[in-house]
Amino acid sequence: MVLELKNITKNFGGISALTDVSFQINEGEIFGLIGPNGAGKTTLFNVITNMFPPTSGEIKFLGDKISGLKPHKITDKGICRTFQNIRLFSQMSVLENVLVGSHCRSKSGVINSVLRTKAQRKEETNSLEAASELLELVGLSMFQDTIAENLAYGQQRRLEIARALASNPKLLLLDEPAAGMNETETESLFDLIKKVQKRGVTVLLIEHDMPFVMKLCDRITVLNFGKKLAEGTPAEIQSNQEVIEAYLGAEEDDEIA
Ligand SMILES: Nc1ncnc2c1ncn2[C@@H]1O[C@H](COP(=O)(O)OP(=O)(O)OP(=O)(O)O)[C@@H](O)[C@H]1O
Repeated sequence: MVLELKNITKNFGGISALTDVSFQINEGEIFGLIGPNGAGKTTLFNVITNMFPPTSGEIKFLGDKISGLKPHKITDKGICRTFQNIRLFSQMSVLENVLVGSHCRSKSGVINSVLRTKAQRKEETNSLEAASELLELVGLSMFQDTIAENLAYGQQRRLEIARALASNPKLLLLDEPAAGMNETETESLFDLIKKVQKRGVTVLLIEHDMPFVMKLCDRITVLNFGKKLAEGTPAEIQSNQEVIEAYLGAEEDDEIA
């Protein structure tokens, strides 16, 4: 098991954003987190990465308790995320953006960097090779010297995934990766996430594009008003009466079937 959430509750003052949420994600799964607006999905990502701590409950990653660790320690352990709104270094090149992502794996310290020791140069070469390989994976090799903000929207989203993968995560959290994408971009994102899974990376994603989620995910958890409403395979979720009812009052985008 890669990730285990036990009875996670998160309150913001009087607002209960998450109440007693538990689920487990197995190695190699693509796991979907869905639910109407305000259901607590992004809060759950923030709690997993400890942007803020849960009010109560426990999170285990690869068997070790991670709740309470600093966010960068959680990245070091092998969890990396993307955000709902694109957060690239817009004035840096595509390649540089990916290299920044690999920085947390860098072992040579300041002294090595200043003296440009052999170990440091070797590490630089390795990072460059890994970054080139990731740009190939996300289909952006030909844009490696392009300034990030000049990429098309769908390409920027793929670059974010490459940057997240540069930290060599075992678990990748994607917050609405298909948001704002056209049909072609969404198809290419689908293929990319499948390729990420084939590399052995477990994926947890929040997404409102229901056909996309249903086709892509192995299992899904549904949140509603901060509580877990259902969990199962896409087919089980689509035929779950409570889930259908929760979505009846939701926006068109969110329709389940
Ligand atoms: N930092 C915060 N301070 C106070 N309340 C917050 C904070 N973050 C989230 N909330 C509240 O927690 C609840 C859950 O919000 P959250 O953003 O996690 O939902 P969501 O399922 O990701 O929604 P969406 O699909 O619209 O992104 C909402 O009522 C929200 O207003």
